[in-house]
Formats: sequence, structure tokens, C-alpha cells
Amino acid sequence: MKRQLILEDGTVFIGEGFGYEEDTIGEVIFNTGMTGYQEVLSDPSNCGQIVTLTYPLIGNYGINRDDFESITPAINGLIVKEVCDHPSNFRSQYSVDEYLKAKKIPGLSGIDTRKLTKIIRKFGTLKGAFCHIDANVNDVIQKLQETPILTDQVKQVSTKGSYPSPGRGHRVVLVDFGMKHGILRELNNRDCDVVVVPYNVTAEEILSLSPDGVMFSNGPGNPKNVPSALEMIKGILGKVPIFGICLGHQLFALANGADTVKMKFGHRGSNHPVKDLITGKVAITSQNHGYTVDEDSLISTRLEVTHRALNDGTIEGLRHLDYPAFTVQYHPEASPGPEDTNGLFNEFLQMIENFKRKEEELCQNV
Ligand SMILES: NC(=O)CC[C@H](N)C(=O)O
Repeated sequence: MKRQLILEDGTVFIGEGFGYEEDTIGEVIFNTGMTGYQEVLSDPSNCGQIVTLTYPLIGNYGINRDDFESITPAINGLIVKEVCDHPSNFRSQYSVDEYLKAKKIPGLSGIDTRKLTKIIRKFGTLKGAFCHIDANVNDVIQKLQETPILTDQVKQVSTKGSYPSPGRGHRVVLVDFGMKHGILRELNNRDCDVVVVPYNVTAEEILSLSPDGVMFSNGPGNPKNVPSALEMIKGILGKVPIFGICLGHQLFALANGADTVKMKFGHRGSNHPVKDLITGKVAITSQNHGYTVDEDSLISTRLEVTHRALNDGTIEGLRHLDYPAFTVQYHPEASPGPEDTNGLFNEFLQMIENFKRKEEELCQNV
């Protein structure tokens, strides 16, 4: 069945529909990862977006039980050059088509994804719609222009209530702004005693859980749509070590007086080089963000840049000059992508131990 993609600038692509049969609207973005489509599909940070995968063949190793980053995928649509209907892998349970049908997500294949990506790179991220081949282009463009930008994605994808993920090690409160499960897995692998809490948790509620450290997860949308988080962050800063990832990094920056801005087309893929300014080392990182911390806004803050993207020089990591707190814009949990920066979770645990030691020394000196 033919299906068309109409962009708000009037560009039309005609391809084959797969997955669920339904019209959809979303922000059209592109991801340059060569593998890892299952993790990208199920990453809650993509809530409300139509995801274009630039790798030309998608689905050849199927969809399995183990690689989901959330239970319910939150993307509005998927665009690929070619979708594989006969996956071959010992872990495969479904084809991408079967999975998208089951999760009620429409897909579009057979279009020139390179051309689409070039349009997004030139004009910036655009709104787009999947619609029936007979739909009137002008009507769809008008509908796209009238469709408001989503503001409540974090509320949609965050956990509704707190839940434990017990371990014998450090107690870590993990604030779920739309968490990829890879973050929880990394903490579990290090035997942390984790409590996952919803996005609108207060500082008092976090401190009442007696955490050794607090993590802020990734999540969808504009960080300015989550004002409640800023009060929470200010309330715990300096009282407990903090580690933030992606949206968590952006919220940490906002809470410390910095600003965030929307990027032209963002960084999305598993192949983004980042330089650690402290060690001088370069790592290949997994990224998925459309906003960034504004460089000029750091002047009046106590934040220092620790990492930079080598493709465009934007900020990829921050640390607080006075308190034990650091954040990164990229994904050290990978899922999907390279694990070069996985050691940041160990650095977080080391920071927790140093903080505990200092607190004990202070107590002894009193
Ligand atoms: N992966 C994320 O946490 C993304 C953060 C934010 N939604 C952005 O697009 O920049």
C-alpha cells in the first residue's frame, strides 16, 4: 500500500506503507546509527517524533526480547529506505513490520532517506505527516502548521510511581524523565540499590530516601517544559552527588542558571566523536538530542565545560565547580552504540565514595 510523507515545507515523498495503517504527524528527525534500530525505536526520548534511519537496510536481525529501552515505544512513525521482512538472528522474535503493527506505529519504506536527511540538515528539523496517497497536499500542510508543538512528553513517558530495583551497593535515586533502561542496567550491573522515581519528584522526597547519589535520566522534548525539575535540582545540589544524562544534563544546566537552545537538526546516532577536555581523550559516543546548553549562558554560572562534540564544538559535558555533580549530553549507557564512555558510571560511584568519606571526616572533627 502506497503512503506519502508530506513535510511542512511542502516536500512530498511517496513510498510503501508498512507497520500500522494510520495517518500520523510528528517532528521528523534522522538517526545515523548503522545498527541498534530496536533501541532507537524504544528510546522514550524520541516520544512524538517520526524517526528516519539513515542506514539503508533496517530489520535484518529482527526484534528480540532483550534490547528494548522501554516497554512501550513512543515514536509516532518510522522511515527507512528498505525494511527487511525476513530477519535472521537466533534472538529474533518478530520482524520490524510485525512489531510496528503490534505497537500501532506506522512506517514508510522505499523513499530516498539520503535526500530527506539532506533536507533536514539544510532547513533544520521539520514537522511531517504520513498520509494516504490521495490526501491533498495543501490541506496536510495547513494541518501541520496548525498542529501545536508537544510540551508534555516527559509526563507521558515517565514512570507514574516510584519502584525499587534493589542491590547491596550504594543507594541511588534515579529520576525518570523518560529513562532508557540501559541506565538502570548500568547501575544494576554495579550492584547499586536503585529507587526509580517520577519526573515530578520533590527534593524533600528524594532526600527522604537517604540516597548516596542521584541520577537524572534522559528524556524527550524541550528541557524548559519540565520546570518542576529545576526546583528539585536546586534543593539537592551540594547535599548529594549528582550525575545527569542528556535531558538530565540540560535540566541540571538550567537549574544552575544556564540556558538551553534548540539545535538546527540535533545529534542522533552511535558515531559522534566527543573530546574529554580534562584527559584530552576522544571517545565515540551514542547521542540523541535536539537541544543543547548555550555556551554564552555559562558565564554567570559555577559550571565548567568538561566535554565537547568534535563535529560542531557544542557542549557535551559539564561539572559543578563547588559541588560533586557532573553531567553529559551523550549516552554513556550506549544502548545502542559504543561503550567507550561506560566508565562514567564508575566515576559516579567513585564520587559517591569520596563524598561519603568527606562527610565522615567532617563528622569526626565535630
Ligand atoms: N536523549 C535525551 O535525553 C534528549 C534530550 C532532549 N529531549 C533533546 O532532544 O535535546
